[in-house]
Amino acid sequence: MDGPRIEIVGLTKRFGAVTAVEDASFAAEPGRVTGFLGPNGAGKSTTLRALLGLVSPTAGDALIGGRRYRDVARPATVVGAQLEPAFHPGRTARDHLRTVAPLAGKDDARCDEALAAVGMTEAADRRVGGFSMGMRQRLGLATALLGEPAALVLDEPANGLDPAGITWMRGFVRDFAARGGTVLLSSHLLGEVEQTVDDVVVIARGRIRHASSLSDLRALAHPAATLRSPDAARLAALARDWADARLASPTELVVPRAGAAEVGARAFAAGVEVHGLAETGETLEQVFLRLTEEAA
Ligand SMILES: Nc1ncnc2c1ncn2[C@@H]1O[C@H](COP(=O)(O)OP(=O)(O)OP(=O)(O)O)[C@@H](O)[C@H]1O
Repeated sequence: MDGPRIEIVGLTKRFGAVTAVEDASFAAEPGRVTGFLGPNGAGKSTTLRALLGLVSPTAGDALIGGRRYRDVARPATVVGAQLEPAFHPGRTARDHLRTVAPLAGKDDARCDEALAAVGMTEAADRRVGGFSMGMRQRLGLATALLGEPAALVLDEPANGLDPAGITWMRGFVRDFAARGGTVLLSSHLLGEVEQTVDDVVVIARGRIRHASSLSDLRALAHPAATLRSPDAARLAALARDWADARLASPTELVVPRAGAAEVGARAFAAGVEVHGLAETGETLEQVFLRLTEEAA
């Protein structure tokens, strides 16, 4: 499989007074899984919708294999998309695919192949109305696969999946990329896709904050010291008074670029009862949070 390169070039999208995406540029490469990460409302869906020709950019471009979606001949054979899955509840899984297949230029046999590819052969004749979120996600993926595309664009594919579903989805997209396909998937939780993605693009408030391989993102983790205390009130007061410190939870204070001695001394001076103090690094999730919170 020869996946196309996906490229977002200086993309801006405004809805009236709201700037959903501002001058965003990044790429998703073939043979790799790219995670598009950011908090709710960051501009992920708008970017993916621009890529799929569902919203028109205010400025810039979103390209698949060097072309805009609307200029791609038979787009379903080039890129498979899963945005919010919407299905007619009275239709069976197979009927749903048979309704969509002609748009991808495919026949009924391909519908059964797509169902098999997502492990839904057994559920083919069940009505979608009775499906769990996980089964809806699988059917959405089967729909994306109908045209045998070499690129997949998936909006929050792990949403609503149980741990077994997440493991399955991870295996699926990893295998797709290993066969040369391009995968761009969004999530608001880095932890959810950490074991799935090769590359990471972080967006917050419409702006790209970071784009690199996952390992380069890991290298951004600052050393830190973490202090545990049962005294949530005093810990919160200490966090308020100490600009660098952050509460990771009500009983856990993380101070980037600080050593145990410094944190211990501050805690002692503030009368905080210490139950644990360790020199750690930021977790990947903390790096991600920091990048999304930093000013543009
Ligand atoms: N059609 C629209 N009209 C007006 N504002 C919109 C429209 N679509 C998105 N927005 C706004 O643009 C911003 C970005 O939204 P978007 O859905 O792209 O974010 P997101 O990162 O996908 O978030 P979520 O994870 O919550 O879906 C938000 O402030 C949103 O309210």
